[in-house]
Amino acid sequence: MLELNDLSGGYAGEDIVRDISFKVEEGELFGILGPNGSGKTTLLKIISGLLPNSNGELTLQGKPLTVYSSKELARVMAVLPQHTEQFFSYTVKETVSLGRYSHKKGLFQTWKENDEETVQKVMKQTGVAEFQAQYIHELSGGERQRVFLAQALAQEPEVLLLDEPTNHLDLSYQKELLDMLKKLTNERKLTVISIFHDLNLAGLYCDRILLLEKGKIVSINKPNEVLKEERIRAVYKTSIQKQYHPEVPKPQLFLIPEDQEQRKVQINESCLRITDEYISLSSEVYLKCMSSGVTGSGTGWFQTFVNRHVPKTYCCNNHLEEMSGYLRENGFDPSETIGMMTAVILEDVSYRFFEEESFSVFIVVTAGTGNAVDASSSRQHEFMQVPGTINTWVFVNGNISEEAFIQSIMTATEAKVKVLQEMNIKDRLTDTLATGTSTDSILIAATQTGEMLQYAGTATPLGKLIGHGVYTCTSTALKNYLRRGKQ
Ligand SMILES: Nc1ncnc2c1ncn2[C@@H]1O[C@H](COP(=O)(O)OP(=O)(O)OP(=O)(O)O)[C@@H](O)[C@H]1O
Repeated sequence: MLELNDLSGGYAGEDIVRDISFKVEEGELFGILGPNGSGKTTLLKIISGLLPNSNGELTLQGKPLTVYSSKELARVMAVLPQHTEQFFSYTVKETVSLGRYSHKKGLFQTWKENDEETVQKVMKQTGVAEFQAQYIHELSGGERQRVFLAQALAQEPEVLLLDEPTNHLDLSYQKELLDMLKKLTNERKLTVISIFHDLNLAGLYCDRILLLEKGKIVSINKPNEVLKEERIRAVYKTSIQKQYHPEVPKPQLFLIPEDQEQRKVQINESCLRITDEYISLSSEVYLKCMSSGVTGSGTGWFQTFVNRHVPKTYCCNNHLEEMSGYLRENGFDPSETIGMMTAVILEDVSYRFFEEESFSVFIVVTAGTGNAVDASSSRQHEFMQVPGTINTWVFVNGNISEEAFIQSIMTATEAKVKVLQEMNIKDRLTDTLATGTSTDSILIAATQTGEMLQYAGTATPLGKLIGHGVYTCTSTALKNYLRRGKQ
């Protein structure tokens, strides 16, 4: 559709962009990224024919751009520049209608039915139809931006060039605009070439991205390849971290602000509160967590942790909703709380603080084995989700990596299984040694301050402390539970 070969160009004889070669295919959403002044707008101006190239070739649909008359070019290509100067005395509809000009022949132009249809359609698509009779100087920056986009779409182009189209748009219109462009590229095979400042929007929506630095191509590839942590740090000279979007397999980059060091706190017994109804732990700062709680499951940052006692007969169709209601009634915000349930008498909880030279862990375990299961033969069970559970909380006063979070779960689980084996806890159905209960929950929470602890396997200092700590607390909690059962 569009091809650049060794293209250079700039202003007043000075090249700003140099040796640029790439192809954009029909129906692609192609992003141009780069720091301020890297030459994005200059490149877009050359592609649109607004600025001549000093070197190289530029072809559109196989023909050099220079052979197109301006009207011919406007029928194939529409441009939405970065700062569109408003034409003050036009209404929205009149402004959008100007987009139809390239489709008119001769001096006396007639307004046809399909012109009206196209204008109405694009005004609807861009959400400006409702104020079509208003003057554009009466609109907000974002509304005006959408009007000019509608004007570009009214040209019914095959290639749409956009310079930061989401500039001025609020969150929902950013999404709507990009969803719309994506749809047009998929359904109408519109080719979109767009400058982005927001790397995350580019990562979410672009098929491919070109990254410019000082007028030259640094990388041109799929978003995941271009948006590599090291590369973006080097090109933008800033501290970022890359992670995947939680819902779609697209890269997202997070800025790491300076002077936002976590305040140093220690999680220990003084943060714990035990009542007949629940055990809660409150931290003065947010802790980075990985958990299988009823509320707050997965990874996130939390300050409040609740292990709630429920009767053995507890049965509920929607335990998340029920638990959220319970938390709210008791003054906890369910969206900010990791909440678990247990039928165990909470007095039988076991908790202890374990310390090494540069880090420590605080462990809290409630243990019941009413639902004890041998995981290797759990297929034989038809489970009723009744609470008879081992809930394990591991608080690390230290800074732990993602892999250490996962290894902490493994190490804690291994220590728990060891206790069940030693205490000869059996799966009642299979009469084999149990490895857990069917409703066990775990929480690993870390203050993320102090020395970096990269690993938590059983051979590492952190793993050793967690293994020993979970083993000790689970043993005590289970003994308490079994003793109560005998009484
Ligand atoms: N009309 C002009 N005449 C001369 N130099 C210009 C002109 N427009 C831009 N430049 C220079 O070209 C360089 C690249 O500018 P350009 O606008 O292409 O960068 P950009 O990547 O789009 O930047 P931004 O992210 O800030 O919009 C800058 O150093 C700029 O000063």
